[in-house]
Order: sequence, then C-alpha cells, then structure tokens
Amino acid sequence: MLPFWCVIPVKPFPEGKSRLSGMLSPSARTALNRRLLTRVLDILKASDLPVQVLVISRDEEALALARGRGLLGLPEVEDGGLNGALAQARTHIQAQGAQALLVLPADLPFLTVADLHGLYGMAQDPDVQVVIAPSRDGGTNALCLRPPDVLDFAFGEESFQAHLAQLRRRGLAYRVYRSVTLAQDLDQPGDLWAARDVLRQDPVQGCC
Ligand SMILES: Nc1nc2c(ncn2[C@@H]2O[C@H](COP(=O)(O)OP(=O)(O)OP(=O)(O)O)[C@@H](O)[C@H]2O)c(=O)[nH]1
Ligand SMILES: C=C(OP(=O)(O)O)C(=O)O
Repeated sequence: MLPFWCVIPVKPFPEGKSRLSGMLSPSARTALNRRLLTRVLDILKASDLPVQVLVISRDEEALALARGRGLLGLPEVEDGGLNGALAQARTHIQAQGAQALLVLPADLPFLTVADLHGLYGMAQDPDVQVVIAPSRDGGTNALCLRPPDVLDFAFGEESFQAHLAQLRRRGLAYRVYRSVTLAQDLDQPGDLWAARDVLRQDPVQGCC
C-alpha cells in the first residue's frame, strides 16, 4: 500500500448538485455527476501520481465506477454529510497505514494534471503539514494533510477560512495552492455554463 492516499467523496449521483435542480432534470444531474467523477478519475490516472485512490460514497454506481478502474470504493456507513464521509474514509486509510491524505472533491470540471502535480509537489516538503486550495466562492477545493488527522474537516460554508483558522490555531505549517483551474468547482448555474465545453471534451486531451 502506498502511504499517500487521495480520497474522493461523492454524493449519490441523483442527489448531487442539487443547487442545479432548477435547470437540470434529475437524469441530467445524475449524468453530470457521473461525468464529473469520471473526469476527476481520468485526470488522476493521467497524472500518474503514486497515490492510492479511494472513492467514498453511498452510491453503488460511483463505487463500481472506481472499482472498475482498479481503485478502492468505500461504502459510506451513514449520511453524515461530507465531513462525516471524510472522517470515515480517514479512519479507513489510517488503518491501512496512510501517512498523507489528499481530499479531492469530485466536482472540479477544470482540474488539470498540473494541479495534481502542484498539490503533490507542495506536500513533498517535509516541513509542510497542510496544503490547501481555495475555491473561487470561499470553499476548499483540495486539502492535503500530513498526517491525515492533523486537521479536522470543516467543509461547508466559507470552509477555506474555517480550515485556515483551525490550522493557524494549531500552529501548523501550511502552503496555499492557488490555481484558476482548481479554484473553479461546479455549484451554480453559471459554473455549468462555463464548464460546458470541458465536460464534453476528452478529460485528458482537452484540459492540458
Ligand atoms: N461521500 C459523500 N460525498 C459528499 C457528500 N456531500 C457532498 N459530497 C461530495 O463533496 C463534493 C463537494 O460537495 P458539494 O460542492 O456540496 O457538491 P454537492 O453536494 O453535490 O452540491 P449540492 O447538492 O448543490 O450542495 C462533491 O464531490 C460531492 O459529491 C456526502 O454526504 N457524502
Ligand atoms: C463543501 C464545499 O463545497 P461547496 O462550497 O462547493 O459546496 C466546500 O468547499 O467546503
């Protein structure tokens, strides 16, 4: 087992992106969530990073998608929200000897191989305990922890500032990874319009 893990939390495809329910049918949202996860897994594969990839979800299809690629799929034991799912995944990977954890949400339509190399590269500094990537809307679009339990998960409203406040309180050594492509997640109707071309493209050829 590699000591560096990447955990991808995925809400059930039919439930995800509920903020887009005003413009997408349930089947379109399901297809969008499947496409978003597929693209992130494709970019991870193309990055060739030496990380163990685990998808945690209540959706059997999402787990099967991961397992079909030789990745790990961890059934979420309860609907504890995003932070609960990440805590469960962290317990699981620590039992496997994980020494570093990269949390990568599935809804990153512009994620690039360069972003993954940038995050991973920052995390290789032995003095760095946290690498955090802000989203455009004050959230957290990637969080790397060394060791995995060095910080409590605080995803949600204004999570970037919440994570920053916590790591500063704890006096942790951290780096901020800023990237236009990683800062863009997909939450609001405007995000969907911006991502329309990327989501149609080949995820590896079309992004780098
Ligand atoms: N496993 C798991 N993943 C979650 C959960 N809630 C959110 N996620 C995932 O975490 C990432 C970021 O979450 P959001 O941006 O809130 O995505 P979302 O929940 O689909 O969007 P909304 O339904 O509009 O809030 C996405 O990849 C979600 O699929 C959860 O309860 N469990
Ligand atoms: C939960 C998060 O994602 P979003 O802001 O996209 O809901 C977050 O960034 O903490």
